[in-house]
Amino acid sequence: MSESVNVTVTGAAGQIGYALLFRIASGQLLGADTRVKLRLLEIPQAARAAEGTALELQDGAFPLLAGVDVFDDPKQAFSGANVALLVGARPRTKGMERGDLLEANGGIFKPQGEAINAGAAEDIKILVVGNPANTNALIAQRNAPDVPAERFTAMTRLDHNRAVAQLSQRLSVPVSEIRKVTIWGNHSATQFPDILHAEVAGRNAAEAVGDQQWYADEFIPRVAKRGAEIIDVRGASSAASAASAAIDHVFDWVNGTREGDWTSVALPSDGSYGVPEGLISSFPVVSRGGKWEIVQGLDIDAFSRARIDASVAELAEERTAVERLGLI
Ligand SMILES: NC(=O)c1ccc[n+]([C@@H]2O[C@H](COP(=O)([O-])OP(=O)(O)OC[C@H]3O[C@@H](n4cnc5c(N)ncnc54)[C@H](O)[C@@H]3O)[C@@H](O)[C@H]2O)c1
Ligand SMILES: O=C(O)C[C@H](O)C(=O)O
Repeated sequence: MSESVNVTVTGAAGQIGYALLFRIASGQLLGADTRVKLRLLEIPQAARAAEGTALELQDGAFPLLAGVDVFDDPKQAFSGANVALLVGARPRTKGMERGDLLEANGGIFKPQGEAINAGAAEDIKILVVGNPANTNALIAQRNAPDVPAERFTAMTRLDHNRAVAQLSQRLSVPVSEIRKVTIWGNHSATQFPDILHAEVAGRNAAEAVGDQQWYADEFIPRVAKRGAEIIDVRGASSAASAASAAIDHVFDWVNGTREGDWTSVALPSDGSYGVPEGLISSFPVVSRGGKWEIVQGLDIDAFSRARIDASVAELAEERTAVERLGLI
C-alpha cells in the first residue's frame, strides 16, 4: 500500500461535496491501492456542516481513508495538496447562464490560486468544477505562476458523459460501446458536443445515427443545455452526476484513459485546433503517464469549425471580463 495522497476538496459542505467525498474515501478517485487524506475547505459559516460530514466519513470506516481535516483558510487547506478539487462556488438557478456567475464566483479562485502556488505539493493536479468552470480555472492558474499551467483543468467530463449517454440511448447500444466523443470549448450552452469522430461498436457514430437534423437540432442542444434541464426538473443543479464526472476525470488523469478511446477535458490551450494559447478550452484528450495530451490531427469540417469558434469566442470574452475585474 502506497503513502497516502492529500486530496483537498473545496465546497465540502455543498451538494456536490456530499456526493463526492464518500466516493473518494471508498477509493474510486485514485484506485483501490491508494490511501487518501482529505482536506476539506469551506467558508467559516459552513465549516461546522463540513465537520459534520467529516464525522460521517469517520463512521464509514473506509479502509483507504487516512484522515479528514476541515479548514476555513485556503492556505492551510491547499498546503501539501497532491490533488485539488475546486468545487466550492455558487450554483446558478433557473433562468441564469453559467457565465452570469462570473462576478459572484470569480473572486473565490484568485486567493485559491495563490494558496495553491504557495503551498501545494510539487505534483499537484487541479480540477475546477465550480462555475463558470473554464474561466475560474483560468483565474486560479494565472494566480499560480510557479505551478505548471497544464496542471489546471476544468470539468467538461459531465458534458462528455451526457453526450455518451444520449448517443447510447438513441442507438440502443451500451455506453461501453461508445468511444471518441468530444466536447469542445466552454462548459456552457455554446459547447460543441462532437460525434463526427466518435465510434459505436467500431462504426462511425455520425453514420450510425444517419440523421443530421437530429444531431444538429436535438443532440447538440440537449447535451449543451442539460444543466438547465436538470435545474428545471430537479429544482437544483446537478450534484451526484457532477461528482461522478469529477471522479472519472481524476481517475483517468492518474490511471490513464482506455486504449482506443479518448475523453474531454478543458485545459490550457497550446494553440491546437486554432484555439488561442492559454484559454482553458475543452479538447479531445488522452492521459498517459499522469499527463493529458490533446489528440492531434482530427479533420474539422465547416459545421464543427463554426461551433468551436463560437465557444472559444465566448471564452475569450470571459477572459476579458475577468481581466477587467482585476482577477488575472
Ligand atoms: N463543471 C460542471 O460540470 C459542474 C456541474 C455541476 C455543478 N457545477 C458547479 O459546482 C459548484 C458547486 O455546486 P453545488 O451544487 O455543490 O453548490 P452548493 O451551493 O450546494 O455548494 C457550494 C459550497 O461551496 C461553498 N463555498 C462557497 N465559497 C467558498 C469558498 N470560497 N471556499 C470554499 N467553499 C466555498 C459553500 O459554502 C457551499 O457549501 C457550482 O458553481 C455549480 O454551478 C459544475
Ligand atoms: O448547469 C449548471 O449550472 C450546473 C452544471 O454546470 C451542469 O452542467 O449541470
